[in-house]
Amino acid sequence: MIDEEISNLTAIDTFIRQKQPFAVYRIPGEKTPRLLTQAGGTVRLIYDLKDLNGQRGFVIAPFRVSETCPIVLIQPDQSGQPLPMDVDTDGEQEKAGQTQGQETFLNTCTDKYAACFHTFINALRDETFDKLVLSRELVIGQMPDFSPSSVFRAACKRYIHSYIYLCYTPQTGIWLGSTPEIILSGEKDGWNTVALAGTQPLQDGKLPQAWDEKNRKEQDYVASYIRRQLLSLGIRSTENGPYPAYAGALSHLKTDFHFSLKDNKDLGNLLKVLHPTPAVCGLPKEEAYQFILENEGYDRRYYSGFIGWLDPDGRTDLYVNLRCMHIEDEQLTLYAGGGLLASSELDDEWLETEKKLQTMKRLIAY
Ligand SMILES: C=C(O[C@H]1C=CC=C(C(=O)O)[C@@H]1O)C(=O)O
Repeated sequence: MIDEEISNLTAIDTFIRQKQPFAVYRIPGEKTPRLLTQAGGTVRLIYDLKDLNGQRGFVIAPFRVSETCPIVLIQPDQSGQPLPMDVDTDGEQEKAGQTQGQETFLNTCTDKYAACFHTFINALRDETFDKLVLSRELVIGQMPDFSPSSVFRAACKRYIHSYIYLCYTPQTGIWLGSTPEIILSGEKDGWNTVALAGTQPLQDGKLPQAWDEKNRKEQDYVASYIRRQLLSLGIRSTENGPYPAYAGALSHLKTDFHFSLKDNKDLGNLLKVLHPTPAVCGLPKEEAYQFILENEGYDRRYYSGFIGWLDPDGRTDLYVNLRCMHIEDEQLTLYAGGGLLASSELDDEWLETEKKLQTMKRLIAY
């Protein structure tokens, strides 16, 4: 590491120690991360997604907005400034391929997960729901030499196709993640969202081409939902997909949606219609959302919400907050979930969450 890099990494750890709101993020396809900080004033707290209309800043939105989990907007003095860091990589395929087969997973699920799975699967098999996403948290002790900025750098190097971020505000605490899923990106008259669902490990580091019925159906529910929600706002989109896409050592099926907007000041309304998509919630949407809140057995907080830079007059890059962790003094809380259909099997779904958790776990030295 060159001196400049070390001082950039140290700067990030200093913001955390001094409890200064900041976000550092790396957009897929870009080499250099960007850093933004808010030195003066307090971050803005928002309690309804539509109040993001016309706002500019780094957004950290929860799965469910509450008094203790508001939407937080970091309003920096300047938009994200390049933060030189050696995050060069030999390619995600190669790295992911190297780790495959060497990592071990907990093959037996916890009693708590099994109990939730049965509650969820019964509601799918009696056709109350078409799809439900069941997630869980994993708490691990923090090593004394744990450095959030070093993990951020390692994630940038390893996961070139994902959005990597590390952020802190007094209201959210410290979060770090590597997510493959755009909720809304674009600028001027060119906007994008994606339907991302269905999971398989990479095969010898390459994208799997064969996808079974369950995975295709799971993703198709998300694509149909997005199409419907966009149309409900009079937005006509063009589509590309579904096709297999990279996400660390995993692959998901993805459909891209491209569209233009009449008024970029109403991005909050659009986000309110999209979030939470059936990639993290379920169908029918409102009922599935309530069911998850009542039956999942823990609070997702900012996991499966969304994060990123919002700017109606410039560029916006917002991502669903997946493959992430909440960093506290003594512990790290990792999150992962998976889409269940009536045909889902307990052991397969558990293993899928184990593999998703590995996205963060493999970055942390034990
Ligand atoms: C809910 C998560 O992933 C979503 C995104 C892609 C594939 C998914 C799946 O196959 O279940 C999930 O819908 C997660 O990573 O916690």
